[in-house]
Amino acid sequence: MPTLTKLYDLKEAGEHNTRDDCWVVVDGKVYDVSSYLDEHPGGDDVLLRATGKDATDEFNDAGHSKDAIQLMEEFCIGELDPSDTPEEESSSDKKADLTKKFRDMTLQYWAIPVGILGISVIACLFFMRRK
Ligand code: HEM
Repeated sequence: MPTLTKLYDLKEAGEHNTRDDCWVVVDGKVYDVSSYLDEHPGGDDVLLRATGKDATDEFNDAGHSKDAIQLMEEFCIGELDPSDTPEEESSSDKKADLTKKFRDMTLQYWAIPVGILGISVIACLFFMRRK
């Protein structure tokens, strides 16, 4: 059965970042906490600071009770659009990235010893000629 959940992207949710209109995103869900700002035991400032980003970590770090988690459902207005999340790097991109890293590393680890060896050989030849 199709769901009637409203989908938002993070940018859109982040535009609601004032005292009168404040949305937060926790665990992929979007909450309109405008009417709860003054009642929030953790303060209105934390909620206002949590706008415009995924506030799941901050929410979990505050150690919310089961009651708080139940209460927040009252403010849920929708979910984050899953198609809005940054795309996974394709495997060919990853391969190209690895090859580049390997090439850089090879250059980094070989260029110095080869340079020193080259200078030593030139110095050796120079002194041998002088004798
Ligand atoms: C709809 C969303 C939210 C609801 C309903 C809610 C509710 C509550 C409640 C009821 C408490 C009291 C303690 C408890 O019972 O757990 C609380 C405390 C707190 N909340 Fe929230 N909260 C919400 C979102 C957030 C977010 C997004 C953050 C952080 C960005 C946050 C940070 C805090 C902090 C720091 C405390 C104080 C913890 C303490 O005193 O130790 N809350 N919240």
